[in-house]
Amino acid sequence: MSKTAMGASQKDFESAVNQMKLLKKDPGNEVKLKLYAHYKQATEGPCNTPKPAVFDLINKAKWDAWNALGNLPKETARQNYVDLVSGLSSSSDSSSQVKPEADRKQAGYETLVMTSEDGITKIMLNRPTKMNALTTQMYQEIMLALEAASKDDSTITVLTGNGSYFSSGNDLTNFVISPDELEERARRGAILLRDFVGCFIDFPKPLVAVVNGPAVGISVTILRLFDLVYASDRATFHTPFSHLGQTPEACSSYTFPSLMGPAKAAEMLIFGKKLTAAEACARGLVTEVFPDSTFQKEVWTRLKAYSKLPRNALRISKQMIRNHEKEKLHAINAEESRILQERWQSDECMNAIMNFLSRKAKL
Ligand SMILES: CCCCCC/C=C/C(=O)SCCNC(=O)CCNC(=O)[C@H](O)C(C)(C)COP(=O)(O)OP(=O)(O)OC[C@H]1O[C@@H](n2cnc3c(N)ncnc32)[C@H](O)[C@@H]1OP(=O)(O)O
Repeated sequence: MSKTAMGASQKDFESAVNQMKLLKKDPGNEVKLKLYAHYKQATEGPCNTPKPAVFDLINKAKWDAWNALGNLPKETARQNYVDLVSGLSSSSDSSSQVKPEADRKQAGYETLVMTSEDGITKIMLNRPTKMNALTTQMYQEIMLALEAASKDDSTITVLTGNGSYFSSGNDLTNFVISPDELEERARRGAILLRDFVGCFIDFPKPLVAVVNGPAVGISVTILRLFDLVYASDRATFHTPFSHLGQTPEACSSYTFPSLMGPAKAAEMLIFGKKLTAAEACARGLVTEVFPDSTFQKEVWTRLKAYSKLPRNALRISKQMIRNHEKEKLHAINAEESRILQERWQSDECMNAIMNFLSRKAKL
């Protein structure tokens, strides 16, 4: 249906709303937000509800999309909605039975590639030229992707990295800010960190890390919140928190000592000892190590077999294992985030970031 001088009628609009309910293919978050915003604008006019809290991510994204339409007339919003649905229906009509890779990819993420196939939802960190360092946008997109994966019909959710690294941890340029912004940014950073880690603590389905290469910082500490951790023998595990004037996060101040004993945990978390994959496996952080040459093949064969197991049994067993310490983990997460909020404002931390940046400047 194309735009006409008269715009779409109420009947066209209602029929588009019904068509949306029948759509088989998920159009992705970006399109869903546009549809939501235009639907609200067409039926209620300009955004008239209070802005949701900053950590209420999904409702805030919806509110932002609706609010961004400003005073767009109801008729135009109705027409835009009809056009959007018409575009979606024709692309899904023309889709073939066997969907190409590009079709299985879910739209709406800029820093991740999210795909769902064979009962497995894969979330791939996608900043290979920056060693998958985690920007603020990336933390937010990972939370949205986990939220979507928790509700989709897949059995297993996988996190992995594109390129040679799993992830080099927090993007240190997240800290490049003027001194007058520091306090507020540290406050917001602590909320983001707490919410990010909280999503992993609460994730309801089996969660698997496919550690394709070296992992640094938070991409190591978060691993203890996964149910399986498969690593290439090229992967290393490094938490240089003290070198950065920082302290452990992702509940590792509790999970690492309980996993490997306080002496081994101290070696990693206080003194920044880098472990090989075999060492990480011996300490219980990694489930199994594979030769890099056969890593992808072996891991995905294994995961495809696991994804055929009864979905609800897997989910319930995971929850039985994890529920014992959930409340404790949330409390530890909140405390670690509070301590980091202070650390980020310290001279030790600022100097360490400057050292990293000046090392770059010399390259
Ligand atoms: C909401 C906030 C939550 C915060 C939670 C707290 C989290 C804490 C942590 O995660 S601490 C760990 C932080 N990470 C690091 O300290 C790693 C820093 N990076 C490095 O040491 C190295 O880049 C390397 C060892 C990962 C890789 O070295 P090398 O192989 O020599 O490659 P390059 O250094 O040339 O890297 C290529 C390119 O990527 C950029 N980059 C890599 N990692 C990061 C990073 N963590 N932050 C920012 N940028 C990073 C690097 O600068 C290069 O960029 P360029 O090509 O120069 O533009």
